[in-house]
Amino acid sequence: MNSAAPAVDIRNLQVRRGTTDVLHGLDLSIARGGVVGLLGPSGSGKTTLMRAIVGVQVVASGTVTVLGEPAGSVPLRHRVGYVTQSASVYDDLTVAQNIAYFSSVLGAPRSDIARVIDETDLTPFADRVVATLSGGQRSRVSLAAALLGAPELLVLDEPTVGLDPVLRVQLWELFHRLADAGTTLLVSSHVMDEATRCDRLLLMRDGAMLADDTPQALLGATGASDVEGAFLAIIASRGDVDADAAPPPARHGPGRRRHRHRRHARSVGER
Ligand SMILES: Nc1ncnc2c1ncn2[C@@H]1O[C@H](COP(=O)(O)OP(=O)(O)OP(=O)(O)O)[C@@H](O)[C@H]1O
Repeated sequence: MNSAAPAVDIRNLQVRRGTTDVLHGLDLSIARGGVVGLLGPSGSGKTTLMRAIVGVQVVASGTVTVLGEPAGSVPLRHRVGYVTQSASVYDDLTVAQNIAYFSSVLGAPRSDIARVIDETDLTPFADRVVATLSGGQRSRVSLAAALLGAPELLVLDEPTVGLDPVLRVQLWELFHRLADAGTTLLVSSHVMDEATRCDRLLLMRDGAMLADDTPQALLGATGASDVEGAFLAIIASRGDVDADAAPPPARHGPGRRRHRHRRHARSVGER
């Protein structure tokens, strides 16, 4: 294990999905520890980048090194946790049965089962069949599964979608507790007001990294009063002709399209 290596080191990453060139020569380095927010409009490539980091994305060229190892390699199996946007927990099992199942697959200590259920505030629902849970509760079952084995890097694709404000705050508190204990979290979101909860922000657009800085530095550099304004100011400063028309990262609202369930998938997924 190379504990001095960055959490993520990406060089010249190019990814094509279907007929779309999604990432075109992306470079990125993420130091260990802290909560890193990955923000950008729908379709900007956030999920594709996360898939490359966890090693489930076929890449055209470039290198993706995670915790000092090639992304997706066997030594990373227990060191990286991933929560996707689609369902993976078993509807016909209880919360505890789901977590016990994933625990045995991963070879995580039995004591982890109660720990991760508690950390995700699911103890009152431990014996409930997952099919009877709300969307937010189900998504926390996926998150609980990803916490098994205390991975050093957690990659969370929109973990707060569908959660009420109280749960979102609790989840962000959990992220920071994990980061304080040394975990690196990469968290994607459409919700710009969540950006200020991050230690560092990656702003993505059209498969490229527009900015990589602390929220405070981004606001200071652009003079914007919020991260959404900073995002638009950066687009405008780059002289994009469609800057005024550029859709800002969407905010959640009653009409927000997705209540997609997340999937705990340490090493599986579409290639
Ligand atoms: N399986 C696929 N086949 C072909 N193209 C795909 C596939 N998945 C995604 N894409 C395309 O890749 C681009 C990036 O998609 P990606 O899901 O990475 O974006 P995103 O920023 O995560 O979006 P969102 O916030 O809506 O989840 C989009 O143009 C999308 O249409």
